[in-house]
Amino acid sequence: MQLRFTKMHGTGNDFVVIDATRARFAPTPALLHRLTDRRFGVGCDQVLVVEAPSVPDVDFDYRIFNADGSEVGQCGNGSRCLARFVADQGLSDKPRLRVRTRTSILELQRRDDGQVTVDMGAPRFEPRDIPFKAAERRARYALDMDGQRIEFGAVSMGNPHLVMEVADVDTAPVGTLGPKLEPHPDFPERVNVGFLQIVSRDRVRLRVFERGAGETLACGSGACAAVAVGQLWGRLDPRVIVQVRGGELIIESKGEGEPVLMTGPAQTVFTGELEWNE
Ligand SMILES: N[C@@H](CCC[C@H](N)C(=O)O)C(=O)O
Repeated sequence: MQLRFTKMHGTGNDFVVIDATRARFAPTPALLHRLTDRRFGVGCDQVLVVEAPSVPDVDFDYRIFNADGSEVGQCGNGSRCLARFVADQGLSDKPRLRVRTRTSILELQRRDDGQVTVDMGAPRFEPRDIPFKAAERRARYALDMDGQRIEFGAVSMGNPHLVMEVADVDTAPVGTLGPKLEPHPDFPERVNVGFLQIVSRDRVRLRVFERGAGETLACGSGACAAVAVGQLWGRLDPRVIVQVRGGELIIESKGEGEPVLMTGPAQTVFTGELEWNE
């Protein structure tokens, strides 16, 4: 069987996108591995699957699989790519779309300049919503990791995020602390780990060790989470430029309870077909 796919990226966070509205797609662990593996397969941080809507009032269902095969409910950079993908594939010509993930309804808007804005919904700070094992909601939490005290904020953007402030992202311990914090038992569904450098009230730098994918060049939900936490701490303005390793994202939010809007690019890299016989 020939499986058609499109390779895309959003600020360097890369995806294999599959149209499952016109052809059957069964996301078995073996097939997902083939699509995500950078040496023996196509290679990507996440596989994105577009399906026909399963409920009224949405345009598409949107499934997200991390490189380790886990299915999750949010992918911000992927949402921008999805908006471009459905337009390029002739699946929809609507400039505004509503899509449904496992955890969220997202609103996507293609802009005239080629950028895409995603309404990522409001951040959720209640520990049970993240989920995070804490006795009560707080702006800052602390835990001990190998004798080192780690202070952080925690939030759900439809997926769980831990955000810790660092002096300089270039020297932050992303590759050592990230893999230790991601499976921390206080986060029963694991967690995306963000390292946030606050440059000014409207500019930050960010690196994210993603759950199920390792460090990526950008994490859209991580950018929203970092700004939401920075705003909760009273350190950031309503509009913030987030510099990630693969580019820049604009994150806007009027404050708690209000939606977070993320604007950034979405690019197609190539299309292809994979021979698959299982
Ligand atoms: N890269 C994504 C997030 C993908 C899912 C994440 N790794 C998780 O497990 O929650 C983004 O741009 O938001």
